Amino acid sequence: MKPLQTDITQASREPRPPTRALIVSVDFGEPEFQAQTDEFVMLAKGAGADIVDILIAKRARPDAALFVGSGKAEEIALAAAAGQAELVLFNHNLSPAQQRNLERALKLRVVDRVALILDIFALRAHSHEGKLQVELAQLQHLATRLTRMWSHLERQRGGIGMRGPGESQLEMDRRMIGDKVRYLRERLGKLERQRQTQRRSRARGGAFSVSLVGYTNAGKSTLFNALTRAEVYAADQLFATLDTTTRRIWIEGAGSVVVSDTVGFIRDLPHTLIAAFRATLEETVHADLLLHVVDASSPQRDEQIAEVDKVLEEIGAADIPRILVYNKIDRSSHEAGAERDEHGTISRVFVSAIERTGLDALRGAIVEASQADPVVLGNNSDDPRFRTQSSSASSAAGARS
Ligand SMILES: Nc1nc2c(ncn2[C@@H]2O[C@H](COP(=O)(O)OP(=O)(O)OP(=O)(O)O)[C@@H](O)[C@H]2O)c(=O)[nH]1
Ligand SMILES: [Mg+2]
Repeated sequence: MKPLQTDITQASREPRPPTRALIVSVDFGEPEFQAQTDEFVMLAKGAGADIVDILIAKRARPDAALFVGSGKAEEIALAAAAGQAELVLFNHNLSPAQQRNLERALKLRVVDRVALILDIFALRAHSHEGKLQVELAQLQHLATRLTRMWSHLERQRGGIGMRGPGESQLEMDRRMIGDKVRYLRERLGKLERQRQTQRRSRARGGAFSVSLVGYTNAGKSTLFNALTRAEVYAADQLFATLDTTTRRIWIEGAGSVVVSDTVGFIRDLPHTLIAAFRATLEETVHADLLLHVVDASSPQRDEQIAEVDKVLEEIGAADIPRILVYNKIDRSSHEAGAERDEHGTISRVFVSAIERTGLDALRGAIVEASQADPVVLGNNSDDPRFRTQSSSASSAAGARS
């Protein structure tokens, strides 16, 4: 007999009925426009949208009030009505005013790119910590909208003499959001401290730590499973992974190695999300080596590499030794194996996580990195013990002269 579903949180985790959605994507002349629109369609499907139509507009710059022109807005309204859309998804980040004006003009709910990504994260978060992080990011996104909506109203009403119940409602909303944000931060802070303790005890064990990072859908989880024989969820969808999973493996020559699979990155990742996921990304920030997994078969792979580099910089992981792992070579023209840079250090490894080719070369690269970069010293590149042989030799020579 099936139990009755009375638990709301349980029910909200059930697959949602698809929402009929119209997509709007505006071409500002960037070369990546088509790829970015395709990616957005995949995000929309990942959030459970049933896409009724995709409208493309061309503009030099966004309209301040509506993002698109008023003629385009009418076209959107007609297409939405024809397709019986319940929702309009914008492949862009809208200002609170643009969102509000569009909702008024279209008489439909409008969701922008940040809100859509937050929605997918909410759908996919499984761990307690992951759920708290997403909730925090959502509240922060909402809070900026409430504040700005309020200042807009204030201007409109002229302030003095016009203050009424509307104001106190907004103030109450704001206070409640503020309280909740503080509460979530405290809880997350506690979890972060627990994590640090765990990491310290692992570090005492002297294991070399490796973190898999990369653009969403690059194949990080599949590679993690291939390396560790784990069974982490991997799927052809954006943001399949939200929680960091860590496994300890033994690699001959490197000894005990701690490997972490992490959340994927995406172009223009919302800042609120990066901030909220700081604790999860700590594993990455403190790793001894980053394996930057790249979808070698994607025409966008170079832009994706640049986006990941940008996020790594933002979270303070730019100085960690890094190896590019070109994955999915079964679908590209690369050969399995490793490639060295001009210093003789392995810089790129070519693998297929699915066909499990190139994994020995990858393990070899991890061994070399672990020998070049002793764990016990951490990964502080300012530490003189960390300089490469040649640079410490030349600085010693400089001191003598
Ligand atoms: N052809 C091919 N497909 C692969 C390979 N590795 C992974 N995939 C596929 O790529 C898709 C994404 O794989 P995941 O391992 O979930 O990717 P991820 O980087 O963990 O993605 P997120 O967790 O969403 O950021 C899945 O459909 C995998 O089956 C590979 O070597 N070759
Ligand atoms: Mg994954």
